[in-house]
Order: sequence, then C-alpha cells, then structure tokens
Amino acid sequence: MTSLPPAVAAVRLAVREALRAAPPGPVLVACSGGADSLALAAAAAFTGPRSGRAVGLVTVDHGLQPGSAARAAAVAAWGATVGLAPAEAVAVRVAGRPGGPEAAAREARYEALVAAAHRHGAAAVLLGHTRDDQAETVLLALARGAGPRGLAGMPARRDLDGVALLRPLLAVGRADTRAACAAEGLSPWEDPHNHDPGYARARVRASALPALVAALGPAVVDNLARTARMLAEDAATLDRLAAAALAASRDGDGLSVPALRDLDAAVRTRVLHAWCRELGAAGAALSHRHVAALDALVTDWHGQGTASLPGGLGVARRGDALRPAL
Ligand SMILES: Nc1ncnc2c1ncn2[C@@H]1O[C@H](COP(=O)(O)OP(=O)(O)OP(=O)(O)O)[C@@H](O)[C@H]1O
Repeated sequence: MTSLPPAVAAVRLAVREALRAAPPGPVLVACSGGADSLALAAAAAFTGPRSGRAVGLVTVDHGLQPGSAARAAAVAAWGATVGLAPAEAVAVRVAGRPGGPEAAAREARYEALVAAAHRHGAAAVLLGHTRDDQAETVLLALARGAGPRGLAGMPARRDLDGVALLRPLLAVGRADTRAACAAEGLSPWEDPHNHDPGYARARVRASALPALVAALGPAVVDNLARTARMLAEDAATLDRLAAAALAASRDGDGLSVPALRDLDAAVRTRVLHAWCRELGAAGAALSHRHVAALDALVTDWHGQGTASLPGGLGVARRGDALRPAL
C-alpha cells in the first residue's frame, strides 16, 4: 500500500478540523480552479462523506477574461466527477459596481457565494486562502500602517448574511496545496492576476515576501501568520471592551465626553470608530485621521469646529457631548 503524500494529508486534516467546527448542515467549497481551492475541494470531497457532511462546489465566472465561462464549467464538471454535489458554475456581472475592478469582482463573488449557500441550504462556505496569503495580507497591512485589526489578517471565520465563511487552510502553506494537486493528478489554473505587477499583492508575492524569506529565513511566513492569529485575539478583546464602553457612553443621539475621557485611548478610539460606522461612515473610507480628529474633540478641546467624516457626515462638540452635525 502506498502511503498518503504528506501534503494531501495536511490539507485533508485541516479540512476535517474545519468541518468539525462548522455549523451543522451542508457546506459548499468556493473553487476558482486555482491550486489552493482545488486542493481544498479535493480534500473536502474526500473528508465530507467521512465526516457525515454533504459537500458541494461553487465556482464563480466573473466574465472578465476570454474563456472564463468554459473554465468555470470545467471546474464545476470536475467537482461532479469527485462527488461534490451540487457542483455549479455561477456567472456574475462585475461591471457597474463601485470601486476598482478587484474590489468589484470580490463583492460580486461573495454575493454569489452567499446566494448559492442560501439556495442550497448550506450553512458554510469554505475558502482556499493559505498561510502564504495570510502572510501577504499582514505585510500589506504593515506597509499601510494598519492597527491590530488590519494586522490580524483574514479571519478563520466570518459570518455574512447568515452564512459562515470559513478558511480552513490558513495554517497550510501554498507549497502544500500545489504539492497536493500534483500528488492527486489535478491541474490547477493559474490566475494571470496573481502575477500582474499592477497589483500590490502580486508584487508582495513575487518580490517582497521572497526577499524577507531570503534575508530572515523561511520561518518568516509562518511567523507573520502567527502574528495575525495573536492580534486577532487581542483585537476581538478590544472590540468587546469598546462595544460595552460605547453603550455606557451614549448620551441621546451623541456620546458623553466625560465618559469618553475616562477610557484608555485604545478603547476610546475604537468606540469612536464604531460610532462613526453607526452614523453611516463607510468603513473603507474611514481613516485613522478621521478618528483622530474626533478624539481631539474629547482630549484636546480648544473650541475647534466640526470634524468631518466620509460621506459628507460630521461630528461636533456641543457642551459635554459629541453630536452628529447635520
Ligand atoms: N472565481 C472563483 N470562484 C469561486 N471561488 C473563488 C473564486 N475566486 C476566488 N475564490 C475563493 O477565494 C479564495 C481566495 O481567492 P484568491 O483569488 O484571493 O486567492 P488565490 O490564492 O488565487 O486562490 P486559488 O489558488 O484557490 O485561486 C479561493 O481560494 C477560493 O476559495
């Protein structure tokens, strides 16, 4: 009997653990046909039935490259041959959405994945992000000066419209997903965007991370991913403290300045951030500078005017409270 290649075993083990922790019911694998999600889908096809789970596959055709529909159909057809059911290709329309093409494609993709989960009664969707993707995310976050939430990288679980988005492979290296595909005779599709130097992530993947590994050793990738895990726990704790402090600071439609002043800066800035989101400021546009201007209304008050927020919103100090300035 030939023994199981270690990469295949590593991917299967990670998937088995994720399925054990997943909400009950069928799950879907989001498969682009790339090495990561192909190895993930193959492992789920093997592990699902042994874990008492129905597992299906969804592949999204963004319609952005010639031949994408045929490729999506081929991925779905492969899924059916390995016993994934349903195994479907879903076409989405990316044009006409706000933001850059990458963000628009991502938004359309997640909408389609969640809709597929609702359609098939699946409580969870598995995504193929690996430890290398996580390390790249942390490096990109460091480079833009992100706080702990950004440095926490991608969460192993995020709930979107009642569907758990799970990332079972965050502790598995990309070399393993490639080796697993090779060992199982699978031919992954190479997304040209992954090598397009127009994308910051592609440049990190091609140059920045390899340079760090060359200078500091291969443990760098694992270490960056570990930093993300540790910060995810810290950020979750701070978010919980901030939620309680926000509730305790409320004063009508505003926030009480004396209550805010008593908070530690790390909690206060999170309270202000969460309140800005509540007022309608879009998360992507809300920066450190916006929150710092609100914070100054509390900690460095000298009669300054309204602090402006994205989307034409504003906050002003009125006596001992911060109020939305309409
Ligand atoms: N077109 C798609 N259809 C279905 N799922 C997708 C699609 N594109 C990405 N995904 C899901 O999102 C994950 C991350 O995709 P992304 O393109 O960011 O990374 P990647 O490293 O290129 O992954 P992969 O090698 O699996 O394509 C994929 O592993 C997959 O689970």
